[in-house]
Amino acid sequence: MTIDKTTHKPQTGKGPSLTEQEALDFHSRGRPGKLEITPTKPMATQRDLSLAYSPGVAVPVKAIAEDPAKAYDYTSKGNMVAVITNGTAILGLGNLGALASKPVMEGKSVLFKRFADVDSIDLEVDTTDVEEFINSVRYLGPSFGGINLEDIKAPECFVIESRLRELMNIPVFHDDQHGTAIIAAAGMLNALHLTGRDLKTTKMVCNGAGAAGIACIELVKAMGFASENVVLCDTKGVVWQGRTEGMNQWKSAHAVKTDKRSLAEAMEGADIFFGVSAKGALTDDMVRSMADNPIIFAMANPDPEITPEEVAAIRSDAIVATGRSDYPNQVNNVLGFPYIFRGALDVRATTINDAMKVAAANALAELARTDVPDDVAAAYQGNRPRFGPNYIIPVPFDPRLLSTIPVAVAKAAMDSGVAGKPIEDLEAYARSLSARRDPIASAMSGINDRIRRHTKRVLFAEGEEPQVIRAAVSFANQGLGKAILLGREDRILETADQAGIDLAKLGIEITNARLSKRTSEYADHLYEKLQRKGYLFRDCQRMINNDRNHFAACMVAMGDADGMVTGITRNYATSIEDVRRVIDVKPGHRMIGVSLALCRGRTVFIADTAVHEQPSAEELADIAVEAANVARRMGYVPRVAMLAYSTFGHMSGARSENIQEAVRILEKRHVDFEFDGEMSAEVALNGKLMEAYPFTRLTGPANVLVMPDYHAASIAADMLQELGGATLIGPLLTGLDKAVQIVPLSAKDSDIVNMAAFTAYAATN
Ligand SMILES: NC(=O)C1=CN([C@@H]2O[C@H](COP(=O)(O)OP(=O)(O)OC[C@H]3O[C@@H](n4cnc5c(N)ncnc54)[C@H](OP(=O)(O)O)[C@@H]3O)[C@@H](O)[C@H]2O)C=CC1
Ligand SMILES: CC(=O)C(=O)O
Ligand SMILES: [Mg+2]
Repeated sequence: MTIDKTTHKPQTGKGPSLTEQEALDFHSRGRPGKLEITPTKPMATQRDLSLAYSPGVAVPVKAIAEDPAKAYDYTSKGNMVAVITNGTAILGLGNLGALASKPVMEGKSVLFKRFADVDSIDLEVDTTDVEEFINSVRYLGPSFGGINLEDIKAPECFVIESRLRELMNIPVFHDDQHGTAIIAAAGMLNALHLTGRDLKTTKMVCNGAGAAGIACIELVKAMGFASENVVLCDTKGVVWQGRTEGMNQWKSAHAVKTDKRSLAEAMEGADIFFGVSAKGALTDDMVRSMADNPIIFAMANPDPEITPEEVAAIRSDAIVATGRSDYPNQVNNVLGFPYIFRGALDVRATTINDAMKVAAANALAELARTDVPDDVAAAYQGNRPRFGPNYIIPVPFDPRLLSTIPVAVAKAAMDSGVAGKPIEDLEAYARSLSARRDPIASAMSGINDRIRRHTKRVLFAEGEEPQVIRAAVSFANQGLGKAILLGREDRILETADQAGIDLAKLGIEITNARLSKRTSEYADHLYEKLQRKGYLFRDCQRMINNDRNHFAACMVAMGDADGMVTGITRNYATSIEDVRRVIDVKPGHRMIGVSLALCRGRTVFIADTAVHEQPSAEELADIAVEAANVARRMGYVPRVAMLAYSTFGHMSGARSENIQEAVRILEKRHVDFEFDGEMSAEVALNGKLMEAYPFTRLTGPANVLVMPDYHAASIAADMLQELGGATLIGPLLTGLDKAVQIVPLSAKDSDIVNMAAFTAYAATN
């Protein structure tokens, strides 16, 4: 974003605008800067102190002295990367010194954490002397799992990186060189694909012969570009064979035999422009002189060599990328370094070699060619990108980056023999990566593991809806079970086709209710259930023929599917009514809704968030039993709190008595889980406050919260999500005789996949 000092309005760009003051406020607000360090172990008691510090700490010290590899077990080393600079090439702003570079370096550290859960600290080294810099870094090896060098100018960066790589036994990676080259190469592969070019005959001009420029052309040549087709330029123009001014050995290695001397001359007929130089370096005339369908990557930061608007004003056949997030096609090393280090750290790679870089570039390129899930579409304000000239590279907020790029890097490290601790099961590794960033993925991992082993057929009742089709594809792709889409075949295939999805290849079945041979049996089944409830046979036939929920529920009831998911085209209450006409409550059970709230490492189950508006004492007791069952099925030992505004009779009111009665009912039933109440939420959740009630049956903070009514349950869940930052799953419907889940109208494809997984899971029990 260009910031105009006078008007405080952005001059160019299509994304959110920002002013200088906003940027300063962002950095100064609250605790200054963007980083803080938080402990991972409790430090509340004398005992904690004795363990964490003297005398306890001496034990891991001795263990590491005996076996250095133990540092990965007892310290943060294995997940810690230092971002180190001397501030000599801060973005495209030049040499503004070590201190001024700190906001960028803090930013890189934050991105490491945000995108790949790599812990990172920035170190600004105040010297431009190469030897001094090397000596400052070389002895830091024991502290870190890797070193990310950043914004160090060429040619010094080449010497610094190669010397440190020799001196240190952990990965040393100059992000501006290799990170940039990897991302640019990935975008370029896709742009070549779209324009039907062969890299062996494609002509490229790279403007900027510094850290980024040299690395970019080295990588594209390693990928197959002919040396004579790659012209390098710098502030003095073309780097030609025989030139002496402003040269160094790294530029010389790429000097070409040519009569061309200026960038303008080099650009005539060029297929690709890579800009890693400075703002405005590419002119309109140069763009005009390029070949048809030119590929223009103007990557200088914060302002590119030319803006996409400027290119669009000259010609319409260009594919344009920049380093910025406010234009399509952001070619920026943020897509690389977090994930490359994640993969390297996880296999304890001793280095990041070419095989790992090429693997990362290919994985990135491939990711952009696959269908985009709702989570990514959300990053585009709902405009779902499709592989094409305006979407050649994934966006930084694409959650799939974390589960794909590190896997490719780790595999390449293992295959090329630099992995100190190889990973045996890469699929399990990919799943664990998803869980790192996504608390839902973590909560789902046990469930998903089970349903992968016991294949169930899950029917997606609203099979013509695009997000349902994507969910079914993701469900099948992840091996979570067999997906069946209910709907008209031509509609479903057309929608799938538009998204580039081949349903047949994934074994996804389509059931068209209108053509089904089972409709009369389903109508009979429904009539049997409804004949004494005022329905004629004709009504039942109509429901089966015209209503997907009734048809789907009959399929499940009659064993043609193991479970169903519905809800995005009809409100929750209507969907429940539809399903309930066909499927009964399981004998001895009660149908309720349970929501899971995942908040700061804690999981609580909240009930009833779907069915009983004002439950009686008996119903509250049933809700407690059903919710405890859900918690137990998900691997938790239930501790149920019957919540109220009062605690054990203090501040008691009419509703509190209802809850006290529910507790007495649970006592009489001799249920096999811990429960107590009535109690306030703060007593239920806070072990210290609970100590004031030594008679309570709960042995620790509650993890199942039974709310006095639907209003309280729904409000509490929503507030946890909006104010507490909790991730919510559900409500999960439980207590029915068959596996059915209903998603909210606003459900994304990933929500539907999770509900489908719960459906399959319930069907395995
Ligand atoms: N999008 C991304 O992910 C990334 C973008 N970049 C951007 O690339 C640019 C260069 O960074 P980096 O390689 O680290 O810096 P360096 O200082 O190492 O190199 C800069 C190079 O650019 C050349 N240059 C500067 N101005 C011009 C100009 N007007 N015309 C032609 N060449 C010019 C310099 O020429 P000379 O050798 O003659 O001095 C030098 O070769 C920056 O704008 C940076 O923000 C960098 C890394 C990642
Ligand atoms: C993105 C980056 O690292 C740079 O512009 O220097
Ligand atoms: Mg940089």
